[in-house]
Amino acid sequence: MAQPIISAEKPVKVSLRNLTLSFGGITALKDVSVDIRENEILAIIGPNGAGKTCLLNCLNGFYKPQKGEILFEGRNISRIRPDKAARMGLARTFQNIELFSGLTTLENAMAARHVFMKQNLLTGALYFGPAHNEEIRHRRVVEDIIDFLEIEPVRNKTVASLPYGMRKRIELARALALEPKVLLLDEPMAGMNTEEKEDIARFIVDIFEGQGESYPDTPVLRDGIRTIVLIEHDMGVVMDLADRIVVLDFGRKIAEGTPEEIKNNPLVISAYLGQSAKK
Ligand SMILES: Nc1ncnc2c1ncn2[C@@H]1O[C@H](COP(=O)(O)OP(=O)(O)OP(=O)(O)O)[C@@H](O)[C@H]1O
Repeated sequence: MAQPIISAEKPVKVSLRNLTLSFGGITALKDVSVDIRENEILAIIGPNGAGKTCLLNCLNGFYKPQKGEILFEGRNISRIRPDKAARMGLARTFQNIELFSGLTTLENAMAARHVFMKQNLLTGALYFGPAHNEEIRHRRVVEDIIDFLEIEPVRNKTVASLPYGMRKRIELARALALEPKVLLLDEPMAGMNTEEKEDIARFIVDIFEGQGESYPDTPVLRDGIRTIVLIEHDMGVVMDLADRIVVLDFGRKIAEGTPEEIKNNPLVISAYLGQSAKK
């Protein structure tokens, strides 16, 4: 009897196939293929200008690659709009914080929920019946996220008045409020001190693993987000958190593998040495 083929590989959640992205004469991504899998934290690393942020921008619809395709759960999303990507389950944070600085922590997180709000302007304005119930449900999710990320003390503070590290955390809250299936983090620890970095690293692991019955009514916290993509420059953090690493250099994928494999890869070492030689 034929033996069934058992694959040790984790199922693919998002597949980037042969992406090429150019701006005039600059090729930001050149024929890049990456599979992002379920049950993994995938780190994308590479020297400055390697194309890491461009890859995330293609993934959530900010940039449209000239060549190649992106499949999310098997569906082609290569030309999707960012709001539609968010609704489908792809949420991200930004390298340079992109919050509504005049709004409070709570308002910023609630703003993310508008993607899901079904009520129209009239019922929303009258604020009764379904609109009221919907608001309560959205608020419960957001309050759980605020509690989880320990930002309760600043929930009613205007974002502009808060220190940088706290604003980065609120950006994470806003991404979680979208209850994504895939979380894309663009340098979530940039500019932070060691203690702040450790806090964010712990949150990332907790988000990935899920918090079970601590948050029974908020599935994104209860069950976790089982696919996380992380762009990060701090190699210690990357080696600790990532299950797999993809390395870009000058818009090309030069390596892919476990932290151990990447650490010893001569192409990766020379890409990074090349960068420090230029400094
Ligand atoms: N909107 C744009 N217009 C023109 N060029 C762009 C644009 N966005 C990115 N680029 C260029 O594409 C290349 C890759 O940029 P990208 O921001 O993806 O790099 P990165 O790996 O994220 O770098 P860093 O680590 O410094 O953030 C760079 O040369 C950058 O200048």
